[in-house]
Amino acid sequence: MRASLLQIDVNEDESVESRRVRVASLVRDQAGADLVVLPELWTTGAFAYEGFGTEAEPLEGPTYEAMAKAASDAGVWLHAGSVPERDPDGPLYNTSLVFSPSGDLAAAYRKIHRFGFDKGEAVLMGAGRDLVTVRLPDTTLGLATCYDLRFPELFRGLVDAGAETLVIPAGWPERRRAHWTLLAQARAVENQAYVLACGTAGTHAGVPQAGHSIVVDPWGEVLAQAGPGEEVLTVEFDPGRVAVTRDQFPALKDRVLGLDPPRR
Ligand SMILES: O=C(O)CCC(=O)C(=O)O
Repeated sequence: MRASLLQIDVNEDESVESRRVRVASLVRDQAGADLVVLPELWTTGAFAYEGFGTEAEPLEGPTYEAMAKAASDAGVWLHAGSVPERDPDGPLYNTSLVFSPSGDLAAAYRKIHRFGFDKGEAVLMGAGRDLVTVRLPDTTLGLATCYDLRFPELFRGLVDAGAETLVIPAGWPERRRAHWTLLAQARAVENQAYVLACGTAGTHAGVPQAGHSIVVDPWGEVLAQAGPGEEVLTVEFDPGRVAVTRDQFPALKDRVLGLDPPRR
């Protein structure tokens, strides 16, 4: 499979609409790839909290429309990163969209772990509850977003649901770049899965972004890593290696569930 991770520069000098047009064109340029991945909240910026309310879209809003068309024009599976979604009957959500090569919505995933503790996304958005996987011809994707990367139990749930390739759009800050790389490798090793983690470049809301999008194989080896700036990170990988790795080193089969709590 060939995957292209589009590490988009998200900064305030570019309007949301211009960035949407520019990103759609970049997606079209990836014709020939099997899978294209965009970052988290690349329209507004993951830390540009003030924009969440004003830029929030219904699920089938302008970003959905532009990305569905770009996916079908390029003939690729497109993980279109996430958008601030306005649920007409509920709160905002940080929602990832995956489109098939014909431009149909294959999946929507509402981020489960909201970042910000007592501010930002954690107070402005609702939390998703549902694990989401997407079957592609050669692999099954498991979806997670940014801060979710810190919660291994979510990924175990995805693996139990059949995930072989974990796709993680993010707007990860430069300040914690070491965690980004370490956690991406840890999730790959412990789940014996590919990890495709696509972040943003640039600075928005005063928060420099880490860039350094990364692709890790099921043995934990880094297949490719981007630099700090806007970049298209393209990688070829063999989805069959997930089954081979799990067969040759069957640690996932040795899981012990439902342990007893400590005795007092
Ligand atoms: O966990 C982190 O360090 C970054 C998380 C984050 O920026 C996010 O989820 O938007």
